[in-house]
Amino acid sequence: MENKTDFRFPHTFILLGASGDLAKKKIYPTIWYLYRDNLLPENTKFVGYARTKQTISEVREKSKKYMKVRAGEERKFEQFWEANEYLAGSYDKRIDYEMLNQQISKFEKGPVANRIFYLAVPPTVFEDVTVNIRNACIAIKGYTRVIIEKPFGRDDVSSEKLSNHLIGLFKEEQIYRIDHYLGKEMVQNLLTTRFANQIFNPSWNRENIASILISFKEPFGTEGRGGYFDDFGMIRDVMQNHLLQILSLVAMEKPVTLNPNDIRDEKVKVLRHIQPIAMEDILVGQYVGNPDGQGEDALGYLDDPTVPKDSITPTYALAGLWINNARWQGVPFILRSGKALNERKAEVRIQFKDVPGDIFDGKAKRNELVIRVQPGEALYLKMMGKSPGMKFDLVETELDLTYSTRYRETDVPDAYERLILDVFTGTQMHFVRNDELKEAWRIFTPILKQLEEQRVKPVPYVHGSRGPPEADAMLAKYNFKYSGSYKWQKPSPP
Ligand SMILES: NC(=O)C1=CN([C@@H]2O[C@H](COP(=O)(O)OP(=O)(O)OC[C@H]3O[C@@H](n4cnc5c(N)ncnc54)[C@H](OP(=O)(O)O)[C@@H]3O)[C@@H](O)[C@H]2O)C=CC1
Ligand SMILES: O=C1O[C@H](COP(=O)(O)O)[C@@H](O)[C@H](O)[C@H]1O
Repeated sequence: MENKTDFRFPHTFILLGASGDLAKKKIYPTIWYLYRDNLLPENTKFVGYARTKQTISEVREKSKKYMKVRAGEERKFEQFWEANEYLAGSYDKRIDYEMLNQQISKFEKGPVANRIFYLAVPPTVFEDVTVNIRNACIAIKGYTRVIIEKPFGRDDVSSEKLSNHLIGLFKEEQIYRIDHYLGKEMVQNLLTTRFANQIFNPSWNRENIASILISFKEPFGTEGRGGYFDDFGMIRDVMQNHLLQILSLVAMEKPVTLNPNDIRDEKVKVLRHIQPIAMEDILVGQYVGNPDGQGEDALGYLDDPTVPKDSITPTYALAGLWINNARWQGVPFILRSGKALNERKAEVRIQFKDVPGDIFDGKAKRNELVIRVQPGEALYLKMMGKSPGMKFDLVETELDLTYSTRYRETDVPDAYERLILDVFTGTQMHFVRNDELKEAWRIFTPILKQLEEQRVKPVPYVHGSRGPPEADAMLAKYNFKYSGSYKWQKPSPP
């Protein structure tokens, strides 16, 4: 029963893996903020489920430091926890899920009641959990929606196996595959920037754009938690999902309507034009300790005790992707992601071609449209102007839309808040469809296999640096020009 999206009915949000890291750091805080802001159906209950035997008070205690409670919200916070229960049970025994079902049924008064299951569980128990939900916990009086977290497989084969497993249990409209980058303000803004502005649309093509760089940088390494990471690496962790999703929104054609399936149809279409990544189009790196660094900065990836000493897992990757269609043929899309770098940053840089027929003695620099996803959402267009005053000279300047100054009154919501609310309202626009996932693995699986089978050694880069020095040469090869002359006059917002 899928069409019962109505906030008057009772809803139960079931968090499987409620004892875990994601649950305490992200999901409990998120459902609290949604509850606090009265965004959820009034009659919503929350049930945490995991193997750990504990009480809801213990769950509350563990997530406390990640949940903000402002002055005056204390009563509401108590009410939130009163709406929460916790049940301990195994992931693989049907009988335990029957208990869970009984627990949920207690809340379900009236003719309609909906259930949302959030799977914050490791991939190893994923199949058991979904089968047991299907067999013992399906809503009888309303919809059942299932939110799943990456990793959606390790490669094309394992991902397809998982997809087939899910297809056997649920309909596509019941499955919400989270890519939390799709919940970020500036990622959602890509669609409006592109298709609600006549100025950008006509120049968004191979005639005008030289190259596009989509970056993710993190200033910390694995910090003793490299166990999971080592099995996946930077390409699977961020590039194959978050960065490729951004690429598809930057590159897709205009959808017929804003209907989620129309948008996802266009995303799939553009992905289908991308060839699997070739060996000459990838650079992988791994961080080493910084001899001048303090604490964690002094440590390399291989110093993490949870990482095998001979690991060749990339903690940095730069890849060039080519979209073989009429709009983009020949334009490099550069995806770049890394841990233990010099800063936290996620952004898209669209670099326009040099102005033809130069009359300014080579002084005109390229226009660059920068969409800064984080930190400090901003969109700025770097452009040339006349230097103000008596002189007739060129100066690099910008049209600047910085959210913290332009939208002072608006709090930008967290990605998870937006996405979990979308599940309650039943909109799949910002969730990954099965066929998108299939295309993503088609593009990345061959190169992942080659890197692993040939045991390609990642190039070293220093913890806290901008990444491997070789990466800048690669950017230049992809016609991405860094002039180093641009100066931002104002201090950057925090
Ligand atoms: N609204 C706002 O807040 C605005 C802020 N600004 C700020 O102004 C500053 C400069 O603007 P920005 O657009 O970054 O312009 P720049 O052209 O100066 O820098 C762009 C990026 O180039 C990269 N870079 C540095 N050295 C090299 C190199 N040798 N070769 C290739 N790439 C290199 C760096 O990123 P990486 O290490 O990732 O490669 C750098 O961030 C930034 O701090 C920005 O935040 C500017 C406009 C608006
Ligand atoms: O999915 C992931 O994303 C985080 C970064 O998320 P952000 O919202 O803080 O940018 C990354 O640290 C993690 O390794 C990866 O799995």
